[in-house]
Amino acid sequence: MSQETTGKDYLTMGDVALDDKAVLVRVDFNSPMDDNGNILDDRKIKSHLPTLQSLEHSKVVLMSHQGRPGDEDYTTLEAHAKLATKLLGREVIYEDDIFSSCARNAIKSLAKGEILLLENTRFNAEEITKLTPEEQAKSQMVKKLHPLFDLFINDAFSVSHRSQCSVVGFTLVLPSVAGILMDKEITGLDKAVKCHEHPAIFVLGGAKANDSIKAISNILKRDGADKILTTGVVATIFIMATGIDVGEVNRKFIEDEKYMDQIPIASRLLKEYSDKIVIPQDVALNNGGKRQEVKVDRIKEENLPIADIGQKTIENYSKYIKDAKLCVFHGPTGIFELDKFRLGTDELLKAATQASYSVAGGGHTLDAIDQLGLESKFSHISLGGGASITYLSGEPLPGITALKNNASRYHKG
Ligand SMILES: Nc1ncnc2c1ncn2[C@@H]1O[C@H](COP(=O)(O)OP(=O)(O)OP(=O)(O)O)[C@@H](O)[C@H]1O
Ligand SMILES: O=C(O)[C@H](O)COP(=O)(O)O
Repeated sequence: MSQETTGKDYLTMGDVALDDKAVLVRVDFNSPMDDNGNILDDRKIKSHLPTLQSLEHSKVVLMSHQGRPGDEDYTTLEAHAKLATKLLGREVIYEDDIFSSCARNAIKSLAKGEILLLENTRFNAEEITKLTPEEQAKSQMVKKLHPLFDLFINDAFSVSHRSQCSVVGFTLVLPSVAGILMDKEITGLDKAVKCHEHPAIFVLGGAKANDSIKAISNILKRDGADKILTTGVVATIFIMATGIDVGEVNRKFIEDEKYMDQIPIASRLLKEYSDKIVIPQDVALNNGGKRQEVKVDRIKEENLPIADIGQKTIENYSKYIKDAKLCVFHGPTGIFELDKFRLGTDELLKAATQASYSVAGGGHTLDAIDQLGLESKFSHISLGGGASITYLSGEPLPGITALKNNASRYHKG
């Protein structure tokens, strides 16, 4: 199989020789962890198993990040190596460094069929700088490690929206291809990005409202959606942008989340795309743990926190979704962790599975899908949060662009 026959503008593992090669694989093992350092969800690690299983005749070195500096879950990858060993059924050796002489010696002494996981890439200050691939290629990490390898595989779609050292740097100095998970994500999401069938519906909610509002702007600019159904904190911002007073408690929430600057942006989008952006007609308020439904113009009177979309909105949105040729679902519609406020998320997720092509992404969204047992009913489940919403909005991801540039440089002469 070659690049020409697959019709892809990046290379995959099927395009290159893997056996007996020393292969550096960027995975994304970044997982929710508890205070005792236990991994709470094995989804991220499991997602890379097909790639690792295909490398059983290679010398394999894995790189991943975990958490962000300063966060509670910013920690070593020792537990990840243990869990990967259990899931893979083959030992994944943990190396507590990234590119020291110890780490390099451990890599050099690996035998064919062995797998080694290097330490959290973000322990190296170079990793979190946002530089171009050319600049990242000059980092100590890339300079010290790349001579030890024949090939770089990027299997970490979910961090490929970051131009970080371990994501883009090696593509300048090593032949580089997409791993099996990376290829699956690009293929699954491309069907949504390149969909020319209508109606195309995006259901955008959750708490990372700034990312979602940026995505809404990009999606509408490229004429990628017939309707954007807003839910979650995204909806609160759009409700405020229409001039509706959401009461002190909700306004304070938006202020505390530092989203006040999103209101004029939402307002401009509403003016420009009034026929495309849909806001809830009613919401569920949290009244001492009870679900209290009100029309949006009555939120102020109650002065209680918005915790979900209301029944009328659920009915209305469900109709749009069920008739959709494409439905993209990103972010829960409310605080679904509380039983009384998971109705919107549950009902709209169920509706989404009836669309001709359904895509869901985002960590909490996938938790909700798991709880409903709906995973197999979606056309594509993306492990990416920020990466998938960025990709779906039509923006190129630096990690994928780097693979494409590498393919034209190394493999097309
Ligand atoms: N109206 C709301 N008010 C407060 N929190 C909300 C509301 N609606 C949803 N949430 C919270 O949003 C969180 C999920 O949002 P988030 O944007 O992180 O989604 P996600 O699916 O995990 O996507 P990603 O992986 O990109 O973070 C949940 O914890 C949920 O309780
Ligand atoms: O969990 C994720 O979305 C990815 O691992 C990226 O993590 P980051 O947002 O800390 O870069």
